[in-house]
Amino acid sequence: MNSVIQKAKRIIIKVGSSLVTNDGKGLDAGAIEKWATQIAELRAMGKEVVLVSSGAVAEGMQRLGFDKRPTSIDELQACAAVGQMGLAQIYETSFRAHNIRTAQVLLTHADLADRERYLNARSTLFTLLRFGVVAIINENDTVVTDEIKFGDNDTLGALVANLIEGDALIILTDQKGLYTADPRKDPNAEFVHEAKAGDPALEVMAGDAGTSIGRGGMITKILAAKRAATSGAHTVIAWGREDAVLTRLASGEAIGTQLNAQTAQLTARKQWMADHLKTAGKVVLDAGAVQKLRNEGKSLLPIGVTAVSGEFGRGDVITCTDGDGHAIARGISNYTSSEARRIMRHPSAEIQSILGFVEESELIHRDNMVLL
Ligand SMILES: Nc1ncnc2c1ncn2[C@@H]1O[C@H](COP(=O)(O)OP(=O)(O)O)[C@@H](O)[C@H]1O
Ligand SMILES: N[C@@H](CCC(=O)OP(=O)(O)O)C(=O)O
Repeated sequence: MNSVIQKAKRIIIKVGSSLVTNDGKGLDAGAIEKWATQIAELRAMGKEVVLVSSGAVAEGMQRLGFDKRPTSIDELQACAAVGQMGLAQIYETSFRAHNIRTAQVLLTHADLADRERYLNARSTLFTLLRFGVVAIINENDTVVTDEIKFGDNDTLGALVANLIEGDALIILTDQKGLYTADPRKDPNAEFVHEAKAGDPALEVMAGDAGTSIGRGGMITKILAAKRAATSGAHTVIAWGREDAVLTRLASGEAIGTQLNAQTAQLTARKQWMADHLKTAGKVVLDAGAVQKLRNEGKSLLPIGVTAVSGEFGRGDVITCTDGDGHAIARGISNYTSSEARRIMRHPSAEIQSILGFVEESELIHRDNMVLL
């Protein structure tokens, strides 16, 4: 097997907290310099690179003298604010040695959920690539609360891969890749060299973070690969301290776990809808409507809706679930939540008499919907 990284032109590289901060002991300048040197080589090979780096909280904890992760949000946010300075500084210095400029890009979930801000982030990242700048991306931890967090940078890495149509996502971590069980807990765990991104069997193997430094663990990496695959990006999970890991991957050597994207690619607008981690509202569908959406390629009509929750406006992205609460689809609503509550369970021909006007006969048109 040749690594997919060999052919990939635009690559998103994600490095985890434990790697970046040497297991919480402080920024690992040596490791960061090595990645910067390798990224410079990748660029000389004609590849474009965007870096998603964790480590702000872990580094801030170190700088402020915390020996265990604070539990209060404001202290965590203060740590992130302090630590992010260290990250920006060390990447700037390490890349400058290779005559490469860096840019700090801090994103929140709200930035990517809003269509205009999403398109702004996208064009800024494209412009940075055009200028030959390596963007160093992290979540803007200082301003986000738990409810609106990406939560972990594996997810953020996948969303960035989708946002800028990356060919591959490389997740560097403290393990050689995915094992059939957490190798910290199960000595018999076997290494997985290659699999299909999105294969549900992988989710069973992957556990949470083995340390208190990392956030997501392996499960968020597996789900990130599934998410990145929707825009056609392949994922490689590899050990960040493996000698010349990035350049060897780029030369085609198979290192780590390769998760191949095989799902059909979504269009750009559908990609944006699919990448909403949270939505303002939700509608519950009856079995007939689930069937129409899933198997018949139909739009969602008000008659198939049995409940509406949350507050949303016309044009907002909402989630459609089945009666058991499983998400089926996401799409742009033609009606507000209060209008939807009034027209649900009714045939579209009655919308005029109920509301006094008709926007559309569908609650969500098929063209504005993505199945999950
Ligand atoms: N099936 C698995 N294979 C490999 N590692 C696993 C698995 N399940 C859980 N893990 C744990 O996930 C950890 C990596 O996740 P995390 O600590 O969040 O890293 P990072 O900071 O790089 O994001 C590993 O150290 C390991 O203990
Ligand atoms: N934005 C956080 C990232 C937290 C996170 O996802 O960590 P990790 O699981 O190590 O990638 C920080 O910089 O500390």
